[in-house]
Amino acid sequence: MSCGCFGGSVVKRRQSTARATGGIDEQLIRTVNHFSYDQLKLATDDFHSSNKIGRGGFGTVYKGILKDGTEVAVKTLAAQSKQGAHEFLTEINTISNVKHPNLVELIGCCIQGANRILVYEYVENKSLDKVLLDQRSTNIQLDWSKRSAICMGIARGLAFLHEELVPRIVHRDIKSSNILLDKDFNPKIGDFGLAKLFPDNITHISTRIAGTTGYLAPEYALGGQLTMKADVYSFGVLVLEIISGRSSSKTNWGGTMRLLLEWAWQLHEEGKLIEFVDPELGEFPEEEVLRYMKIAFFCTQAAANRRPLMSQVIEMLGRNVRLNEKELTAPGFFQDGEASSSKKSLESSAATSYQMSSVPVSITEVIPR
Ligand SMILES: Nc1ncnc2c1ncn2[C@@H]1O[C@H](COP(=O)(O)OP(=O)(O)OP(=O)(O)O)[C@@H](O)[C@H]1O
Repeated sequence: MSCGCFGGSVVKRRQSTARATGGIDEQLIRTVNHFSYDQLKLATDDFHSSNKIGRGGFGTVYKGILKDGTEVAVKTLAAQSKQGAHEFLTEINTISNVKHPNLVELIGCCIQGANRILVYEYVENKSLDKVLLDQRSTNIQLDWSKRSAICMGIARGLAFLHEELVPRIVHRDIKSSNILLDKDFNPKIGDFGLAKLFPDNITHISTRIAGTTGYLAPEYALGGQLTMKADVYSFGVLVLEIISGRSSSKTNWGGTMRLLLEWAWQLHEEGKLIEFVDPELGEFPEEEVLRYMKIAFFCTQAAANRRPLMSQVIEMLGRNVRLNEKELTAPGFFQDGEASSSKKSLESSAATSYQMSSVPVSITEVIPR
């Protein structure tokens, strides 16, 4: 049995013409590590319920131990799931043979009879939504140093997908339940079942809308215009969840029907942003936390071409920079089929072809130490 056997470092600037067409690459399937059903049956003790670690839209997930001692997560596709069958191939098509410390590694798959199973590296510390939104029952305290490192790790994973791979990958479903935390709370982006490949010369595509409300960029939710900036928007929402310890899937924040982002923006306009911070956070560096929130606002601006690239977000998070707030424009919201703010800029953003270079360069200025 081969496992974890790809070796080498991060795969960068990979080339594949078949991938570039967005089609499923038969040849690629052959290069993926294949497990037999019996190997996975053995690894999971016959898919024993005591090894069950979760259940998602795709099917049930089990913990398994391979013959060589490697711990794995074994994701079984529920029978009859057409959507799942598509996501199964999309996962293989997008992230097989791609390695990065902030991406959940796909170790291999099993295609045998009716069985469709994906095998991933096992990530110890549950998903971010569970740890963040249910800190008491998980007994895990996420202090600021962990939370800021989680933001940075996710940003690095996204920058890698958007800017270092060929073709580039837009994840399309960045949300806290798709971020897993390893034993050191290093975040790993998982669940590439909705991902789209972007060849170098393509800046946007029109596509069927998929993803999770609350995280959806308005130009994508309303017009199906997909660019990397849709992931940047979702990342901004995720940062707000990480800072506030509150879920973006609820819509009753601030004592009325309001999205998390809407509430955060309102507090910003009232100069009361500090009220947004998670009461469970403990001590925190106020200036830095507020800076992270403003970075989230830059990421969630209504006009997609005003949002930074993920590499710029990494700079903004990591360096002691003062954000040029004059460049900041209102966020775009999508709720129940309608954009609730900034309709004008939204319409113009949906009509724009986004270029990597069209991002304002003056978002930040370095503060001399
Ligand atoms: N590689 C992994 N290592 C450890 N646990 C995992 C791994 N992958 C998934 N899990 C666990 O299984 C659960 C279900 O994961 P899955 O990706 O199938 O669904 P989801 O992302 O929670 O939901 P949905 O499919 O609706 O987006 C996760 O919440 C997590 O607890």
